[in-house]
Amino acid sequence: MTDEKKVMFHEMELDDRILKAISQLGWPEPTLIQETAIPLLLEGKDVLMRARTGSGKTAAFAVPVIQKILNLKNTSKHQSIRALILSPSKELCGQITSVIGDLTIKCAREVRCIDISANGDTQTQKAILSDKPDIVVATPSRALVHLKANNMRLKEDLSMLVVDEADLIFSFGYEDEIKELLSHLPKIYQAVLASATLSDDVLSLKKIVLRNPVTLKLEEPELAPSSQLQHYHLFAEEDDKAAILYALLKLNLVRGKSIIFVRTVDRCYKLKLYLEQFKIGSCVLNSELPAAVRCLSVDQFNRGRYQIIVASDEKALEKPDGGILPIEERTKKKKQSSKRKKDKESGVSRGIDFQHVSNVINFDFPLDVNSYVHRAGRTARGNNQGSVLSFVSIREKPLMDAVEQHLSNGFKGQKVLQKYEFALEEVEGFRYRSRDAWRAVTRIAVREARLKEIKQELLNCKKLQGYFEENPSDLAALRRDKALHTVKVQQHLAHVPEYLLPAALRNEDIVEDQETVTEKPQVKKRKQNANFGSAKRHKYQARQNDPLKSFDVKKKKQTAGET
Ligand SMILES: Nc1ncnc2c1ncn2[C@@H]1O[C@H](COP(=O)(O)OP(=O)(O)OP(=O)(O)O)[C@@H](O)[C@H]1O
Repeated sequence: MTDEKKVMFHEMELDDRILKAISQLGWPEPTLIQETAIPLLLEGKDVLMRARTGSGKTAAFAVPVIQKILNLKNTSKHQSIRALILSPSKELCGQITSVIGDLTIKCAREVRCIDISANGDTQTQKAILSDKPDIVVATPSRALVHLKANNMRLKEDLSMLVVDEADLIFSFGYEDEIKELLSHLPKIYQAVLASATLSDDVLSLKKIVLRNPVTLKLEEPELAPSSQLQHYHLFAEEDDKAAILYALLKLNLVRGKSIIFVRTVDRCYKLKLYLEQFKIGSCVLNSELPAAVRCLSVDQFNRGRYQIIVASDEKALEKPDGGILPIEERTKKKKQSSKRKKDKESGVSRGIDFQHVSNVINFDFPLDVNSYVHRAGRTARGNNQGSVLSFVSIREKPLMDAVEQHLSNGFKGQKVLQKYEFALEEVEGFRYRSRDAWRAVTRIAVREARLKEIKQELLNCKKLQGYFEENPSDLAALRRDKALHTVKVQQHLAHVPEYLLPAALRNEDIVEDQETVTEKPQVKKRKQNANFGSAKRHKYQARQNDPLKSFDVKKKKQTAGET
């Protein structure tokens, strides 16, 4: 494939309306998986596509689905559901629908797609399904509910079945649903499985869903190459991790949009409340938030309302003292939690297309290699640049070694995780402030923050509006509680006085409100390698004269003046 000429979108015999939509999306050429899979799917083959996370698998199946529907519409006026796309979580279903929306922007009247993954009102969904949209996107359980209720019939006319994130389907506990669902499909249809890994679960699914498939297992590392995605690590224990994060963000050494991963849901709130004290805004994302709130967080982050999202992707894998459970117990707990309904349709690091993420920061190191890969895959998506910075405590070191070994195998033995030099002693003042702020976020403060969020949800819940009208005193009580603050924000902490800065940065322009910072990727990349250590201090001095840097500072001042 590498020696052959690249096949471009316009050479794939795609409808003009699809080509226009692709051009509007600004995709100059197909990614490798798109280049390989689209022609095979247009030929009508069943395909199992395994390609790394962020490699554009969604469009690789969505484009042929849309093309096939347009072809069918040319030959028949009969309206029916032609494609069923299954994905394990509501967020992922929403994302797929949004990509299809973008790709059908020029043929929205001809190709209609609906997402029925939300546990909303079944009657409303039934009404929408009775219009027979061309494409239905759903979680397996939601699709089955409607199939069993006869709200959608696929036996006669379905021509394509797609199962996205196939490796998660079984681990989310959908095995039985998938098997039952297949009995509602016609004898002949084209099927596609998309997955970032070829696990045993995917191979089992392949046996029951695909017929004589072509298996596309792209010979590429699981993550983007080092020219696109850099990995850094630094050793630090708990208190220091917090101080370093504060310094990195306040000194603009990490810029652009960042996802900060922590181990547990409580730690999401702990970190959010900690950063809040320095006026560093963030939103949280975890599997215990209601789906609507999770979607809102991702949406607000993608639209730039927040520069930082604090996410937890591991569930209940912590010992009560904050330590990490041994591997066997983790596996047991994971199995138990994957069976729990509330976890079933949520996933944070898996598959979510956070857009234009410059940095992934592992505040807590992920508990296994897969988790590292999926977290890292949230940046450097498509053709974008990105970096991963992992904070590693002594007890997390074996986990990091396992990741290093695994990744370096994929990159011909090259060392992948580079050391990020950071001399904490040069920002001692940050450390003092940080220690107080970190301790101020007590367990009670975290619990209250979570409670506050639930109350907020209750207040926003449409279904409860009627109840509140009849019980105004309950509403008043909730409103009173809403004002409850969890950690007192001290205004002076938002500001970084000159004396706190390391000598090398005294003349730097420190931005006080992280929510407004945006930066050119080149500048960010250069800064990521920045080092506070005296041996490399001259690099900082050199940067003072850098035209790109001064342009950026000016631009920032202008923006601040405009707002
Ligand atoms: N041909 C292309 N050129 C540039 N960007 C693209 C192209 N195709 C897709 N993208 C972008 O790449 C990003 C990742 O795409 P997508 O979410 O489909 O990846 P994926 O392989 O499904 O990842 P995951 O396995 O994590 O779900 C998206 O932001 C998308 O807009």
